[in-house]
Amino acid sequence: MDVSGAGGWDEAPWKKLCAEELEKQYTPSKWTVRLGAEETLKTFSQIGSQATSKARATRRSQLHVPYGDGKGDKIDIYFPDVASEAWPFLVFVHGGYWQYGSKDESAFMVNPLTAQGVAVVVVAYDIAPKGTLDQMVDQVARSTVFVQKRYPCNEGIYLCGHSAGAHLAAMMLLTNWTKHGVTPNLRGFLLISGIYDLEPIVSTSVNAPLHMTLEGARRNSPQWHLEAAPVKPADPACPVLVIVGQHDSPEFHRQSREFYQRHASSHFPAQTLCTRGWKASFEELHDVDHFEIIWNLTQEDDVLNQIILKTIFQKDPQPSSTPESLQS
Ligand SMILES: N[C@@H](CC(=O)c1ccccc1NC=O)C(=O)O
Repeated sequence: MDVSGAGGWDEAPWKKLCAEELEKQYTPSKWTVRLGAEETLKTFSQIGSQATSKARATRRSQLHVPYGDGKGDKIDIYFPDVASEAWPFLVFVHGGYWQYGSKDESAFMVNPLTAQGVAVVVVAYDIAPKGTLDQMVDQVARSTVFVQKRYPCNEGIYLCGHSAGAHLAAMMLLTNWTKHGVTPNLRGFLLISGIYDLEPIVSTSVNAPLHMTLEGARRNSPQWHLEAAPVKPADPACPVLVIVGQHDSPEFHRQSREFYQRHASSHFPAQTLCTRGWKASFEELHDVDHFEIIWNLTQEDDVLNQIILKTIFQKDPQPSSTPESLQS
């Protein structure tokens, strides 16, 4: 019985899909409109590698900086030209269904953002089969804490993740920072084409190297644990932007919309990010698929770059006469 009236567990729409359709819904490359699936995946990895080579060749950086004792506990840090440590930091968590991708091909946004005075951190974590979901969540928390401790004068840490990386970033909404000894100065979340309820994933081929149980999937589903998020975030103005591409699959759209809208549960009163005091917003980006939404970040004039810069620099809305342009 669905007592929440908000579409509870028994009503989960993905449960009505046959195995083949569920697999398709959770295969982003099957929904691209410009290039074929294989070519899209190849292009994604090529653009990511090129952007990373360019960032490493042209920006001041510190690469493979350890944030912990584990071999995979590494971040790359890319700096703006301004000689200061009081930068805002964008911490990027790459996607790849928790089983592929790396920081070494994920510096998409580094050149456009460092040019505007934002330090960019690209996080490595132990993908499956080496790492488990629980370990990856802990690694992202530790990397964020590391940035806070190394740059205590930061002008805010903005957590940005793509796809599986958006899931890992969203888990930081639920993190109890007390055991880490410091609460990061989180000023924004940018969750791009993410997955927030992992239960449907358990029934797809994505789970083969992950070995998630239903219990593990629920434990790591931010959609199911919004009641654990602080009622008031440390910074009440901390925005949570839930963003999805127009050509993401219907299931990816549903995941983003429902994460933004509500905590669908028959056991708890509906909890939304907004009712818990977070400044959440939802945006569908026009005419981009699951991969273009990220590879377009290599372009300075990309709409998502403008959204990111606006989130970082225009906290307080200016009078309406202020020009839209971010250049001052
Ligand atoms: N095997 C998937 C690839 C995929 O999902 C993916 C690839 C690169 C970056 C993010 C991805 N998705 C989620 O993390 C596909 O064919 O769409």
